[in-house]
Amino acid sequence: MRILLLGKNGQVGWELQRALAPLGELIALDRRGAVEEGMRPGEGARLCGDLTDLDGLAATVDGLAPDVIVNAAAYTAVDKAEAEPALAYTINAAAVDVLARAAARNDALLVHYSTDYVFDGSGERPWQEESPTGPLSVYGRTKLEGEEAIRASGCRHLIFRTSWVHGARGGNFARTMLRLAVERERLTVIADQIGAPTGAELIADVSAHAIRATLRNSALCGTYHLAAGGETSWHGYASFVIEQARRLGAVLKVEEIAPIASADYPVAAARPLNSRLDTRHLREAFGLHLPDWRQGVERMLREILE
Ligand SMILES: NC(=O)C1=CN([C@@H]2O[C@H](COP(=O)(O)OP(=O)(O)OC[C@H]3O[C@@H](n4cnc5c(N)ncnc54)[C@H](OP(=O)(O)O)[C@@H]3O)[C@@H](O)[C@H]2O)C=CC1
Ligand SMILES: Cc1cn([C@H]2C[C@H](O)[C@@H](COP(=O)(O)OP(=O)(O)O[C@H]3O[C@@H](C)C(=O)[C@@H](O)[C@H]3O)O2)c(=O)[nH]c1=O
Repeated sequence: MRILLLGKNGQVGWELQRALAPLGELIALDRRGAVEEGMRPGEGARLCGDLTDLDGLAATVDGLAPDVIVNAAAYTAVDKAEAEPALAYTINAAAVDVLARAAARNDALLVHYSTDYVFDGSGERPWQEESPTGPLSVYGRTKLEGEEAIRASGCRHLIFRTSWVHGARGGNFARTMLRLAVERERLTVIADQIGAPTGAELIADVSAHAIRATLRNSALCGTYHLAAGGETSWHGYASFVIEQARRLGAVLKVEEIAPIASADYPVAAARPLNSRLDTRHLREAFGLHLPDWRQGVERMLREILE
């Protein structure tokens, strides 16, 4: 079996390199692409991993004819996307449309990741897969358009909507908090946005498990919510990170982590207040348990700090 992985060096992509390796021949690309292995220098076919090169992307999939395409690449700079909507659209929607059509042509299974930011954040109940969407930001809107392109293409697919991703590799909220805690005595952190921090490691392991199962049974194709168990606010998340980091011996300047409202933290892109994702569909379809979010955060901190 041949697997094409795009975005190999992102938080999730990095963990997918590990988790997908035992499934088959893994061709992992970042935006710089690669020259096909086994060819002499100068003669290799160029593999394109750049999601802004739509023709290159389609030719790469057609040339490789993979059994599975896993797209972990995305435009994830939520505030910056407000100023770069065209680029965010190209990467998060147009390129995904190209991948979905290429997957359909090649009868490949397409695995893709989406976000809690496709929802408007109203209410307090966890969102289900079929709940109405209503993105508040360019990032959320372009990610939703990517999802819709996949569902419209008719390709076999797994779309995992996840939330608040962290990994030992790559930038994320926990790392930002650790950096700020070294520099400042007081942090102010939003306490009225609720969700579940989810480890890239967990996402990759669940993806590998689900790919195996779906290749045996295409009835499992579809959109799933994939988030760690439990819930917290960004403030609760930051407090846990600081407490655990101290326990692991980190020397931090911070003395106070003050809870604030979203309204008191002006940013370019609005974020949903309610980012809770109902994961029942995923757990039942694939027979999985999703551990509490604290477990993954603690593990990441050990990797970073020990
Ligand atoms: N991070 C989060 O909190 C959440 C993420 N998600 C989704 O999960 C998926 C994985 O996210 P995550 O691993 O955290 O993201 P990261 O931001 O860690 O990684 C994104 C990857 O995409 C790559 N990329 C960006 N632009 C291009 C391009 N033009 N061509 C090729 N590659 C490109 C980046 O490459 P480079 O390093 O070279 O820039 C990077 O490797 C995404 O679909 C994201 O939308 C969903 C919910 C939460
Ligand atoms: C740095 C900082 C952020 N915040 C707030 C701002 C924001 O509402 C929240 C998270 O900030 P960030 O900008 O780090 O996170 P953000 O980029 O919004 O994270 C999102 O990324 C995309 C890719 C997703 O798909 C989402 O699931 C989510 O993880 O914390 C504070 O309250 N205080 C602070 O000091």
